Amino acid sequence: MTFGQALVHQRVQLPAARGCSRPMRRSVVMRGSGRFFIGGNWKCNGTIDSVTKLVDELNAGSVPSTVDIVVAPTFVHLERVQRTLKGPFQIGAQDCWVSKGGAFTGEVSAEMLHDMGIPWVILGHSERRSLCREDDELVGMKCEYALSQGLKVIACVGETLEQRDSGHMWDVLDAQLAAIARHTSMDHWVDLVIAYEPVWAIGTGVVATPEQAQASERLEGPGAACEVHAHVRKWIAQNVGPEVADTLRILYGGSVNEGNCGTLANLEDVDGFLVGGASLKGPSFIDICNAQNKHS
Ligand SMILES: O=C(CO)COP(=O)(O)O
Repeated sequence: MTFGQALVHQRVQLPAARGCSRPMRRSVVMRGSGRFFIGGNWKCNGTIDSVTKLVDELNAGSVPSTVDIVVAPTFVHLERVQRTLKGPFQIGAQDCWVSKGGAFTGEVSAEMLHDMGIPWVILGHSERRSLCREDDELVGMKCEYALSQGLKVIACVGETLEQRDSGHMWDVLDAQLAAIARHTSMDHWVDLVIAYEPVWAIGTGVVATPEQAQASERLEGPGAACEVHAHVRKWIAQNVGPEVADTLRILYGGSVNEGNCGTLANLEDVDGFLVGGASLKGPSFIDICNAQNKHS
């Protein structure tokens, strides 16, 4: 039994998959979400000193007003960052519980984040999928519950190298997307972005140039991003709807840095990044926020 099935089995109170009874934040799919999006996932990093320094560096940086920028500190640093980080930076959490809070030791609920004024949450990161055994179904349920509580969601998908090399990549990605689509109410798609993060590119420095990608049998880095991002958009168009696919922002994550972000930002269907390691260095992250102005 998967974790998601186990929850259902235990009758954990979950929202209706579609047509959730809670009030929707917005009911119209806006086509205005064409703004580039940069997420900084700080993962399990930071001390009071390092977070203070990072926030100071971000506050001192110059970023375009045309880009949505969200940084996701740990839960314990959320309040401090919220208090000290200035606009246009927005804040996100790195996870939240799948249903209403209660007797779930160690968890943080979507209601709590919303109550605190935290607008975004990252869900389904590959590290949570692999290390915390979060399966597709659970991630899909988490997405809809968080959306139903007024949060905006960065939903992560991505294949491992083994899945890619064994020819299962498309099945894996489609199953991850299908679980998100199965649970997400039509009206909630406007508040969801998808982050494609190939597991083999996370923290590895493996980001090939498009030329390398072309020369390589296995598409890597930007080549993979182009190919997969186009696939994700097509899948969403066919299985959710063309309007949603048109406006959906698809981010690339995996070893994005100040050296490769210009090239990546120019790729078709890449609407932004989810950055790990480089988001912990203020000047690097500021540079990445300006990726669209770089000439590759
Ligand atoms: O996992 C990531 C962002 O969520 C990517 O991490 P890196 O940028 O360190 O490869």
